[in-house]
Amino acid sequence: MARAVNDKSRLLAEEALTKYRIELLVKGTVLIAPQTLFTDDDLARVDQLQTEIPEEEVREGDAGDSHSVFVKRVRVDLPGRPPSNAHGTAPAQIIELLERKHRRLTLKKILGGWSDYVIRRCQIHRMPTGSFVGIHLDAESDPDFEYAVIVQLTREFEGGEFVIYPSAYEQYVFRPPFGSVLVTTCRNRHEVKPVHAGERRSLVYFCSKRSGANRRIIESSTS
Ligand SMILES: O=C(O)CCC(=O)C(=O)O
Ligand SMILES: [Fe+2]
Repeated sequence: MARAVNDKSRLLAEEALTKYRIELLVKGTVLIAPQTLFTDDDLARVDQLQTEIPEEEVREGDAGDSHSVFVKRVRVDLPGRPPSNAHGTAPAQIIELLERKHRRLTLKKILGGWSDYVIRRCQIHRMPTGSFVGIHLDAESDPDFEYAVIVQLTREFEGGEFVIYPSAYEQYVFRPPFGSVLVTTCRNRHEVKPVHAGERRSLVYFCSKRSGANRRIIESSTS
């Protein structure tokens, strides 16, 4: 009996992952329910580890886009170089948590494809009131980025909606709740609207099938 119940809940879980995968294929974005990829303990652990990582204020994106956000680097992906963890033990511990087998397998079922994904870049965003991330394209940071995975670490904030513009005529607005995970293709423009109250924190990582050097070409300002 217990076995039958277990088999049934496993099948239901598989069915939910298949639905997520189809939605991602069709719409380019899917919101994964809390507790699917990260438990509350995982989130508390990440939120505790991030306090050990120094932050920098970022006001300009890789393509000159305008931002106002505090960034804690976990793994960096600089042009011409392979991805590498930021210094210190906390970044390595966060990557270890993200790469745990069950999480990798679950995420792979949502992303699809045969080969494994690598995390090319990972960072934590702290967005107090007034912060925003201007419209940008993730693939401009690294042409091999395929999917962005955005984990919500906080409950108490207003504003900070994630808005995606798949074309000039469409927009999708997301208000992802605490513990949910937004997965989106890196080929759609998007932004994070200004935070009006409280503080929004998110863990963001970019997945790719390529693990080599970042193939982004930086145009020289003299040419
Ligand atoms: O913090 C977020 O919700 C995602 C921000 C973003 O679009 C990015 O880091 O590329
Ligand atoms: Fe982005």
